[in-house]
Amino acid sequence: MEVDSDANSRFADGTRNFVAWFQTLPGATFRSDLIAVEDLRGRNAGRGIIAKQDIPADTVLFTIPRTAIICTATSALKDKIPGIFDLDNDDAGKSDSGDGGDGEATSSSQDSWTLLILAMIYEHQQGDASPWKPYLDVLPAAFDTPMFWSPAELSQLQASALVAKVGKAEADRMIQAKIVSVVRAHNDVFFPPGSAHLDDAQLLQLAHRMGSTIMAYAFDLEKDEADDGGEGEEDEGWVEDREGKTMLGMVPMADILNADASFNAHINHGGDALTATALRPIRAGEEVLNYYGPLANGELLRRYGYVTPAHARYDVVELPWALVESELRDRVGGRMGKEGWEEVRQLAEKDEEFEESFVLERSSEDPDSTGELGSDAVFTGLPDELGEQFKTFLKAMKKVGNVELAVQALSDKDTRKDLYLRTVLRALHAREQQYATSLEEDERLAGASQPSGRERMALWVRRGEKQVLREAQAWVQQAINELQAQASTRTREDDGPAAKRRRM
Ligand SMILES: C[S@@+](CC[C@H](N)C(=O)[O-])C[C@H]1O[C@@H](n2cnc3c(N)ncnc32)[C@H](O)[C@@H]1O
Repeated sequence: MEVDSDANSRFADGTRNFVAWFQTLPGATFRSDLIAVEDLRGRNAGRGIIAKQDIPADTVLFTIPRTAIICTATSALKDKIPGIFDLDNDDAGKSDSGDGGDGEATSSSQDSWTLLILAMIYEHQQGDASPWKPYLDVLPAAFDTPMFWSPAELSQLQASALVAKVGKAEADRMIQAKIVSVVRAHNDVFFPPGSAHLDDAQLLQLAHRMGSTIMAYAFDLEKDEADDGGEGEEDEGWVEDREGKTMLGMVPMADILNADASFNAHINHGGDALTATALRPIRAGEEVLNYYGPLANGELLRRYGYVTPAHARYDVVELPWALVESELRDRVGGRMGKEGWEEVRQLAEKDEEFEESFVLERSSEDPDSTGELGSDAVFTGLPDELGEQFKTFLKAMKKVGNVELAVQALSDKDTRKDLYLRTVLRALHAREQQYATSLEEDERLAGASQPSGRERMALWVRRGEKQVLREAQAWVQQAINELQAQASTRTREDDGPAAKRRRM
């Protein structure tokens, strides 16, 4: 009990110190008469910003001077080890790290993502000496992104393609090559006197924490939105000048805003400062919400560690080509044999556009300029690329030859379309079977046991994917029915005059 109240008061102190620190920043503004940073842990949303009174549209809620952003241009790390910040130098990192032992420039060369991880580790290690200390204190130390889930928790995602995207091993490799190597080569910079030394396992953990923080909190720093004509002018070092990419930065206060698919605030990127503005009237007690984009709940979970009902409209499901191919083979590839089929696959794979899997999604209108969503998202068709790949495959089958009559007859467009739709329908059904529970069981689980935390989020992701699969199947079935109806109308029309002729 006491532990809880201690934790609560630490949380409240963290918020107070952060807001007070923010207000002292030169050039910062914060409408404390209109908004407050509040404890939203009761609804699993950490801290967030709530309207204290009714706020009219277009009100500026707070302003963040660019000098307050943590990025490679502002962190003192760039003066301590300038070599690694030279992104145009392909040997960056390797040459500066001084070890250069493996002679492999690309494995240790940096990008804006890895440099920000290094800058965040540096600032963290500075402790009280970091100008961002009160801000760093309110950033999370633990995450709900699947990167940190146990195998048992991950298994709740069942057949979701998200499981393959977690990428823990890949992240470990990147951290070893680009973060640990640099920190170890500059222990004096990263471990100032008085700071605790970290062993490799602790450093790996800290790098993961900073990587996850950046993933969920950092902003792509755009150029001034009003400055449209300035293309080509790479000024002030705010814009990473390679390939027109923007610079990543941690933006205090802007990242205290939570976000949803329906939102009411926007961060404008100005020349000297970023401003948070109300997009529409916000009522007292309402949460001020930003927008992360039209993300499926699976992607929201992967990047940010949460899901919301409003993001379900953007849910997607992946249909592996292997399932379509296997159904096609069952239908028409019977006489081709293993080798013939292998030949077909090799031919088809020569196509540059060949895809291993296809994303099925609904059509959805963008939110309007005030952040509100309009009509429901609807499944309106299979991806064109899937149809193209199916055609490529049929052509390859004809070339290889020795196929059943069904394929020989494929010169007829409707027969081909019918074969396509029926094959995909069966593949969609097979895809649904890959999940350990049915959509109906998931609905029941969501209603009856009302799971919480990671279990709830996994349930939402897999249920959302199954819903898209069901809608896709209904759409394909409808397309088959329409094709059949057209065919029987044509048959009747063909029969009509012929019958008359016979009578004559
Ligand atoms: C940019 S931060 C927002 C501030 C954050 N709530 C905090 O306490 O630091 C993004 C993180 O906030 C949480 N978050 C954002 N929007 C949310 C929402 N609508 N519901 C629940 N959590 C949300 C997620 O954990 C996400 O990774």
